[in-house]
Amino acid sequence: MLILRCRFITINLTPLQPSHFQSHKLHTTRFFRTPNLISTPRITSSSLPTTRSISDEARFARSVLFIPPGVEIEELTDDMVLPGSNIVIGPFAGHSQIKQVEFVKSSARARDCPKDDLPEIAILGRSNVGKSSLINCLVRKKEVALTSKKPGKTQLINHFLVNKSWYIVDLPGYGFAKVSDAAKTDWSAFTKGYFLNRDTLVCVLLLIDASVPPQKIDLDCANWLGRNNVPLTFVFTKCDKMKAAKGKRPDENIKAFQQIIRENFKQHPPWILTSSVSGLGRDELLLHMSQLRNYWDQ
Ligand SMILES: Nc1nc2c(ncn2[C@@H]2O[C@H](COP(=O)(O)OP(=O)(O)OP(=O)(O)O)[C@@H](O)[C@H]2O)c(=O)[nH]1
Ligand SMILES: [Mg+2]
Repeated sequence: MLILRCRFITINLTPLQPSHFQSHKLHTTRFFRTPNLISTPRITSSSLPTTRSISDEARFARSVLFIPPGVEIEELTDDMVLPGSNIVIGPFAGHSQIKQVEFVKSSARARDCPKDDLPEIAILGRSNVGKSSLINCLVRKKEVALTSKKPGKTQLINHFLVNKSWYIVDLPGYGFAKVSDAAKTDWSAFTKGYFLNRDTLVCVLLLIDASVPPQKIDLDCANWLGRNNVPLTFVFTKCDKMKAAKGKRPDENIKAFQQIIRENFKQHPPWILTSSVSGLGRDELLLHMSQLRNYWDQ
């Protein structure tokens, strides 16, 4: 038995038991296909193992946790859940800090993307949701994600090589009102082609603006990814905005969004609260990304 020390916890690293994660991986190079849309009854709190140490409320909270490979639900403890998220950190979490990042290329189609088989994590979301800001915050640089002053203008897949071992991929924003219908259609075909054909795609970070109520276009996007078995993590952005300009507060918006997701998804995908202004969730998100990558690398 190995002991793995990560930033938050010490975990016993035992050999994996055969699990649906592993068997799934035999059929496809992807994993964490939690976003499958609902087709069978969801796990409920009552279907989870009970222990005397946790309350009903805690048990319900567990029913919407994202539990990665290598973690047995009976062994869960509160300190294994990343703060501000439903993400359990498992034995695959490891080195997560970004030491080096370089822009590699912009591609117009999936087949033009880098061909070196390194794992990649793509950033997706509505225009103005904070994609570029999040990338800059993750890599702690101001201008890494070449930002455009005209939102919605970028129509390319941008690859950034991190620590010479994996990619962050900046995708064009969707839902920008001033983009013509023709451009929107092109965007769809082009980005959908990327999701469906990119074998090295480990996970999509779908950014959701917490300062506005749930948006249909975000839910449509999440549902499309779910239907196509594209692994996704919801990243709520702008959580520092304690007061929304109009409407509800971020925590109420997030709750409303999660409620809809719970109704649509068989298992609740991972989600995490972030702010590129305060750095909230940054280290936690990087740790989660490390466990996704490390499992993919197995
Ligand atoms: N308060 C707050 N503002 C943010 C945060 N993240 C981004 N913003 C602001 O939101 C605006 C849009 O941010 P971008 O990072 O350019 O958004 P984007 O998703 O890259 O937009 P496009 O490139 O047009 O698709 C900017 O004015 C940012 O300063 C955040 O966490 N908190
Ligand atoms: Mg941008």
